[in-house]
Amino acid sequence: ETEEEFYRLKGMLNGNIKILGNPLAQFMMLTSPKLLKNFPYFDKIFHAAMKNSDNVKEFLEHQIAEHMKRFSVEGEPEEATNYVQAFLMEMNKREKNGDVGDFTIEQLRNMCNDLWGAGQETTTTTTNFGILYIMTHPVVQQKMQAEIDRVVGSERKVSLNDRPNLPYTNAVCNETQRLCNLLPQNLLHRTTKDVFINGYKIKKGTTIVPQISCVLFDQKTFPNPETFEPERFLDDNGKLRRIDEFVPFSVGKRQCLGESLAKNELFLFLSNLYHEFKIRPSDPNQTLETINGFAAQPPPYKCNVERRIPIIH
Ligand code: HEM
Repeated sequence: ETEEEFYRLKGMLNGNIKILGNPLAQFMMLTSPKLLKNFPYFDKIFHAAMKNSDNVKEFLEHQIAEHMKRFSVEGEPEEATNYVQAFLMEMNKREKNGDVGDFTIEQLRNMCNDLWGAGQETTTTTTNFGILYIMTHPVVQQKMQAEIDRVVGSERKVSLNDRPNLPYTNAVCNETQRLCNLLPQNLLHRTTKDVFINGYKIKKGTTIVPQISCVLFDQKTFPNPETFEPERFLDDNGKLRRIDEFVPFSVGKRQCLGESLAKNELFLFLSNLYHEFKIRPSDPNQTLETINGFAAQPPPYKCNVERRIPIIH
């Protein structure tokens, strides 16, 4: 609702990302949180994570209650202008018909939690990495700007319709996602039956953590995996190359639900930002070293931003 509230929630989510990135927290999640929470040190991690989650829940419930209060004072708007309003309006409609179904406050709170935790935090952090990588690679920045200037010009913003015509810019977005390796450990999964892999038996009910990093940093598919090279996503004709091992959203039935939204956001934000501005790091020795956690974070950085085309309205 306000900038201050936005950063409060972001702080809470970041807190949990740090806690869950701790190897002991990972170990606890992989084995038995119920048992290990009774042991020294694990109990601290467990309670810190629970406290953070409770704070997030409380924050979201407060925001939802504020919306409901506004509804009761001002009445429902003719058309919803945000997700919470739309959900509450549907809930009220169903309530009048006697069956709310899944449209409950608890469901709304959990949806908001997912949209923030899985949706907002991931995309903004990846974008943040993108800004850093592009500004510290001036040749990439120039190539991307030249492509956008050629295809879009300087009198309008880049739109999603331009996406197929901007292969280099798409390659920059892909390489940003590959190198930042946002969710290095992926989410926990559990085998639903006995499985054999390379002669090893993994029993039914085993918790497993698919390692996205091993695939995104595989030398065979991505030579010099530690370097930022958007060209690896282009073929000899400069067209965008599909690489099956590019799996930042994981694979399978439970792969990320928000993939297309996230890719569109990343493309629109980075292309428009660098179309309008030339950005240089304030520190010529700016590090790219990632801060580890359940989700990776870019190192803090400062930059100089210079307008390169007139303001587009
Ligand atoms: C750069 C941005 C994003 C990345 C890198 C990312 C990555 C992932 C990954 C690796 C998973 C785990 C898949 C698995 O369990 O194997 C996941 C799950 C999920 N993501 Fe994303 N995600 C991003 C953005 C989003 C957005 C924008 C949304 C929604 C608006 C979203 C919603 C979800 C949901 C709901 C799941 C759980 C799916 C399920 O368990 O069935 N994500 N994401």
